[in-house]
Amino acid sequence: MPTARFLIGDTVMGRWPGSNLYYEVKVLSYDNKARLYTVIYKDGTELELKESDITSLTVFKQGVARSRSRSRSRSPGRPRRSRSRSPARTSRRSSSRTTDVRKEKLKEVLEVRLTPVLMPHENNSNSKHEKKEENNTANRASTITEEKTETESENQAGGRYNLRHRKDQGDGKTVELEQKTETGVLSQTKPPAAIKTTDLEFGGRVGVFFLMFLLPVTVLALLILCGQKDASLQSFPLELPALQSLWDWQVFGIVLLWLLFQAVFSLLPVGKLVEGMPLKNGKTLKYRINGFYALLLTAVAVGVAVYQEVDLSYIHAHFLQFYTSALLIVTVLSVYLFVRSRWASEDELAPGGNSGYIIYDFFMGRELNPRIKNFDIKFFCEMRPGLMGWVLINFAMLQAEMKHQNLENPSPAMLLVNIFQLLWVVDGFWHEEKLLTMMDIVYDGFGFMLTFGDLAFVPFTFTCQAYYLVSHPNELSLFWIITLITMNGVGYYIFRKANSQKFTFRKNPSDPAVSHLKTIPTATGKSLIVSGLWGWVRHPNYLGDIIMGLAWSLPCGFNHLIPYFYLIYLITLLVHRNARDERQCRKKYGSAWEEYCKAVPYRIFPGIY
Ligand SMILES: NC(=O)C1=CN([C@@H]2O[C@H](COP(=O)(O)OP(=O)(O)OC[C@H]3O[C@@H](n4cnc5c(N)ncnc54)[C@H](OP(=O)(O)O)[C@@H]3O)[C@@H](O)[C@H]2O)C=CC1
Ligand SMILES: CC(C)=CCC[C@@H](C)[C@H]1CC=C2C3=C(CC[C@@]21C)[C@@]1(C)CC[C@H](O)C(C)(C)[C@@H]1CC3
Repeated sequence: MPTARFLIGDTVMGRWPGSNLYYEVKVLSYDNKARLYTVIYKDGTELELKESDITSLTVFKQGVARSRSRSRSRSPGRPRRSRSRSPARTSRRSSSRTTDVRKEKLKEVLEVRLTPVLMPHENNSNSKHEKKEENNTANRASTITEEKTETESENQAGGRYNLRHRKDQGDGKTVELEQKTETGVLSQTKPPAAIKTTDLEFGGRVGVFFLMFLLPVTVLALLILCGQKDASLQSFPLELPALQSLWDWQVFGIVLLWLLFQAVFSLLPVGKLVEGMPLKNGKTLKYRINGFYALLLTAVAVGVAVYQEVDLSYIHAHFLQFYTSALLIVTVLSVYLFVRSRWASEDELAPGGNSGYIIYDFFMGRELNPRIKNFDIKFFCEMRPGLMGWVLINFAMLQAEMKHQNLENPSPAMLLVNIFQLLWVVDGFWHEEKLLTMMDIVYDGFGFMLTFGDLAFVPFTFTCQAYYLVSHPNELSLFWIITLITMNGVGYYIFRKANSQKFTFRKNPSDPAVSHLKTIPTATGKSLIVSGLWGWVRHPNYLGDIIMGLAWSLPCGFNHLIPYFYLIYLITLLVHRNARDERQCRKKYGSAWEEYCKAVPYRIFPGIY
């Protein structure tokens, strides 16, 4: 059994990842299994370090003194040129185009935050490490060739530094580390720290209990209203459907078949195999990225069906029954996920879904990456059946519109909604790999909330504009058509450019596509983009998404609020997501984040703080 050399609360010297610089740090905890110390730097940055990267203050001082006297006797009067790289210097290099004033200001900030000491006996040039330091997010979802279920990540025992933040598991929620002993001495025999969710979201147990009923009922109400002649909110409920009309076994069978086909497509050995982000236990999972091929296959299958005169407007006619079928599958799947999570090990649990309260954990999701052999249930549900279903349903609504309104061609409004949303979905599949670095995959558990979101909310509410247009035609003038196309184009440009810029920058800050951007260095070694779109507002990608959301709703006109449901949902979700992300970044980057907020005061909308 390994023994911890340092105690909780000890002040020691910790090496800064990727360099030979040592800083005074305090030991917060020790993970006996991974053999990693969680330490806190003076600026509040928490990192996990291996024992070999920590040294006691006394030993360190002796080492520095010895080395100084050696170097003095070796080359009297000729000071050795230090090639050291402090985190500030590392970042300064990547931010070479930051204005001088900013550089000086930041230098001051960083020098106050951390005072590095160079460990004298080692070689300083390690540009490989320097790069990894900056790339600790995006590049971990890397392409691989070998086919195994899991791999030991190189940073497990012997190799790399771990820049994960233990307390802030990345989602802004506080998790309790249950490893403290009464004396403060690190336990040598205890199992690795178990995490427990203490900061409950969505109003805690009571809140999620109500949400669990409110969400499905709201979607049902939306669908009923959307299908009604008078879709105004005041007229609800005009035509409440009979209970037995909400269920149809044939529809249920079609939904099951749809899921089965998509699951088979996702398992086809085409497309690259990539590694996800490192898990808590240091391992990584592999994912097959073949969503784009699956979309093409689905399009071919739908094309053949239409050619065979399959009437897709059946989906419109049975829309409520499709929804209730999806709801049943969501419920069964969530129960299955919750039950199977009982057998998941501690390090397979999501930091946000492990409160110990059944209802809460059922809603948030206990297990992070539930898998049946190579089949990753969360990754599959996040994109495949829902997003593809959305496109299929939109197309079915287009056919239903022509049928119901006796049109030879679909209306311009219906065409715009179909094309705009198809573009977004195609874009999503084209960049499927990037999903692996998003918080939904990396931090959130897979429970009722995401299952419902992916399998019911996405396909049945994101389609509400097309569903609405079937029975609420809206004429569009040429001016409006051009305006809407421009609006969607601008939104898409901002959304795509901002997301790609950030992804490329995280992968390789010196990539020519992003190397011209001004940046703010942070104490973690990563930098924050502070010019271009990311210098305009702090979440330009959200802004682009919202502009697109508006362009998707406006084709439905101004008669009712219902087609604006997606826009309202999106703004609510992104404002909440923004608050969550900012909390997380503030913890992660400390004063550098404050600096960024000062430089870029607007969150999502220019002019709105
Ligand atoms: N339509 C829908 O239903 C939804 C759509 N979306 C879309 O998905 C996309 C991704 O969104 P989401 O996953 O929430 O988060 P983001 O892609 O916005 O990522 C936020 C992270 O980016 C990094 N970051 C923040 N500011 C900077 C900066 N200035 N420079 C460099 N890095 C920075 C930080 O992580 P770090 O520093 O650790 O890299 C931060 O945690 C968005 O376009 C959003 O609109 C999202 C949710 C729902
Ligand atoms: C009300 C409720 C239960 C909401 C759940 C929200 C989820 C449906 C969405 C949260 C974030 C999402 C994202 C996508 C789909 C919807 C959910 C899961 C996404 C994968 C779609 C494809 C995009 O290109 C995307 C990768 C940007 C996007 C990421 C977020």
